[in-house]
Amino acid sequence: MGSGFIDKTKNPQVKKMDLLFCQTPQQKEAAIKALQDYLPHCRWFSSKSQSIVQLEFEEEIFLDPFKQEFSLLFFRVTYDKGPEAQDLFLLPLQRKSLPEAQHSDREILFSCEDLALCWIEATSNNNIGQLFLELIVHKKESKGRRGSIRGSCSQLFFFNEKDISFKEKGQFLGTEQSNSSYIFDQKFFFKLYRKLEAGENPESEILSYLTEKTPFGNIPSYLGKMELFLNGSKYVIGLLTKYVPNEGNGWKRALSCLERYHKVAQELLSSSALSHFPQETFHHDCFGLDAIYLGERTAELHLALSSAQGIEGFEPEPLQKTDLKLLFEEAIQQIDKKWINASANPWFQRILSQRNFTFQSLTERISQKLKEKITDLEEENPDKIRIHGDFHLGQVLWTGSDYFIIDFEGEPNRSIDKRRMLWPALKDVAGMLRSFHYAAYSFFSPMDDPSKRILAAFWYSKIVKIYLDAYRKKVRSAPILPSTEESFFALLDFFLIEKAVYEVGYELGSRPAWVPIPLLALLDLIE
Ligand SMILES: Nc1ncnc2c1ncn2[C@@H]1O[C@H](COP(=O)(O)OP(=O)(O)O)[C@@H](O)[C@H]1O
Ligand SMILES: O=P(O)(O)O[C@H]1O[C@H](CO)[C@@H](O[C@H]2O[C@H](CO)[C@@H](O)[C@H](O)[C@H]2O)[C@H](O)[C@H]1O
Repeated sequence: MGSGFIDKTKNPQVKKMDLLFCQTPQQKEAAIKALQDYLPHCRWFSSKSQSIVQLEFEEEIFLDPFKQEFSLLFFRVTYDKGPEAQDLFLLPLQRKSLPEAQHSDREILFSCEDLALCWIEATSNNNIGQLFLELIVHKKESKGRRGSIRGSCSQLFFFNEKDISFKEKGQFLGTEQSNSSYIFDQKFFFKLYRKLEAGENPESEILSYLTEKTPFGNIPSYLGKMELFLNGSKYVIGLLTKYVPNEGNGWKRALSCLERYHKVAQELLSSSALSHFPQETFHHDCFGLDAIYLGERTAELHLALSSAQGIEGFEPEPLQKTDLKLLFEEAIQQIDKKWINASANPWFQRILSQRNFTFQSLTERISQKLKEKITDLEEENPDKIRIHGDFHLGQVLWTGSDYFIIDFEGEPNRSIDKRRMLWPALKDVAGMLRSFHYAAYSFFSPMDDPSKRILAAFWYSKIVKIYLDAYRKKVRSAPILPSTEESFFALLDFFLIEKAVYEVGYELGSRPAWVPIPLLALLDLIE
């Protein structure tokens, strides 16, 4: 490979040895093909169901410009649904010498035999985490050929962490996530986003607002971010927060509580005494107390978000009927787009025929019910606010004595603009109620067993009541909730139906065997 591959003109001190520009057209084509074959095996590549028509390398930027071992590759994927259907992804790379890499167990993604170099995915390399941390804390910039990455850090970081040392490597958290995360010495948490969208990132925006402008403390405090500047657009590519020491998420805890509940409830059911379930046991062992904490934290989050006066994009506004109509239309579009493979799902078909529905009659009924709920809301205009947007038991961490709320990115399938919109707080509340239902119905799998259905329904209804009571007690008469019982439940039901429609689509695409859970709930909500 000749010297033409090394660009000495831009920065004479640094010879760029990056993947992107030290390639012949044939090598570049081979590298693109290798990446295209690699993507379907990656959890973070969320577009597996779409056909790729083009993959282009956009930019590669070193995290360590002098050593040039670690870089971030930005590549654009175009799908067969037209030129608009594109996504920008980020892939962290480590450059190695070929002989060294051939003796390791890591998959070689690209190689350049002339230079005896190769590139592997660097996500799980613990050293890369340290480079992310340094970039943010020292507010460093690193330039590529077209774009640059830049770190920025909040005042809070310098105030609280004056004696930070960079001895700690970032410990990679595992691959089964939408993004890639690193923990530093149980102190800091860094998330590297893999699918990038231009503009403000809802997560960094909400966490910095809550940390810097409100007293709400049950979130990971915002410490800093890493941004990409490319082709005139800005992308948040990484977020640094405080680490929240925890014993696992709410989902894990709900399932272990359900196990304890099952033992007691089973016996009571056989003696027809389920309604006499001991209050204390339910409270302490069966998630009752957790539901109180969760209701209170949700309310505090919403009150903090609703206190944003004069902050662009956060200031509460009265809900308009047109907002709900937009969501109604989106739900119907979800059915058109995301339920397309429903006829191939055996559970979907079976449940529909058991309940005397066809695809057509089900869609009509959903549409009719959603419209009814909008009408039932009458002239109520509770305030809409910024919300969590994808609120469920997997998004709350149990610290041993309380819950912290994490992952403010919003629903992964929605565009950033939609995720940054204002919505009624009850949209989050409905998300959490759906999650309680998921926990109960996935624990009992009650499809063909009426007694399991009774056990699941009893736990769910009790938890819902406890959660809602705790939530409403904290929110009191704040304008984020409708003022009458009828309109409160009309709006809540609207969001429960809308969420269940989303979930059926999500499960059809991601976990086909889970389809019965949201589908059964949806049928109960509309019948
Ligand atoms: N600040 C934090 N402190 C400790 N652990 C965290 C923190 N944020 C997230 N986690 C852990 O990392 C996991 C993934 O985080 P999440 O924000 O859900 O990432 P993703 O966007 O990849 O879904 C969570 O389930 C939780 O276990
Ligand atoms: O956590 P993500 O942001 O990736 O959210 C997506 O995946 C969730 C599943 O991991 C999915 O949540 C659904 O399943 C949960 C149980 O696994 C349940 O608690 C949620 O209530 C239910 O919606 C979420 O919908 C999806 O956006």
